[in-house]
Amino acid sequence: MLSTERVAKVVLVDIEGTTTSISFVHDVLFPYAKNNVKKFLEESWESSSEVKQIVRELQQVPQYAEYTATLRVPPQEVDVQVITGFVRYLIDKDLKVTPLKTLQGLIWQQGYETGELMGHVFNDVPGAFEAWREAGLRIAVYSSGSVAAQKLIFRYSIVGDLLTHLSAHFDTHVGHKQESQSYANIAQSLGEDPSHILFLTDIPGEAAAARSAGLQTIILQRPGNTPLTDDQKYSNELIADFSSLHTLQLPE
Ligand SMILES: CSCCC(=O)C(=O)COP(=O)(O)O
Ligand SMILES: [Mg+2]
Repeated sequence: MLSTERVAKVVLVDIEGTTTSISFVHDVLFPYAKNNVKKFLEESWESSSEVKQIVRELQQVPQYAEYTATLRVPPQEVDVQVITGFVRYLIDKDLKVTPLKTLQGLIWQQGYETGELMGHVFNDVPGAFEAWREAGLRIAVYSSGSVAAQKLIFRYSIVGDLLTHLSAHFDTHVGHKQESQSYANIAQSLGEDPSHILFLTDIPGEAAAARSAGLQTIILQRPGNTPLTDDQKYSNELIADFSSLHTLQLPE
């Protein structure tokens, strides 16, 4: 099927490598979280029950024992220094761990609200969002970044507030992105037949998981994305940006 003939009711977009450059996430957002995590924890550690819960969940992450074993002096008790080090360790490994993602969202909030951060989106994103909404489609987001972090990146984007275009958000609370069940959960939550959802991502493993749940998928080849193997190119529909999808229509 040519992409100009494609029909869908929902466009489900990934963020990193799809709407937004990988470089923005890795060279701006992650360093911001690493640089500010200690101060954030010092300020909120005692007073915020949400932060206390995140810390408890971080200690349950399997890599926590691995991390503390690498410390010269194993910690007697959990303190800001240990959790700060562990958060930086997880970020360096780019582990998509749910409590880490929740914490990052809280740290980035301060950066967006002070104007230190503005969410990167590729040039073609606002026009595509407008076209899809005008055609009556819903736009939803599925990212490993927390729902709060997703809302921030679009609300404070470099081209203004794009959050108004988005009608649903999903993060790893719905399941991991390379597991088929996550996409079945999303379809159920949206109340849509999976075949009426078009998932746009940069990661072949995510596309494969979504396809096995019955979603339509297309892989983005944005500047800076990881190059695909020949096999991945043959087994996926590929696009460089959203411009060929402006003509998406609702099914008759
Ligand atoms: C929500 S913006 C931050 C993105 C992020 O933390 C991340 O891990 C990106 O993962 P994605 O699933 O959007 O590729
Ligand atoms: Mg991605």
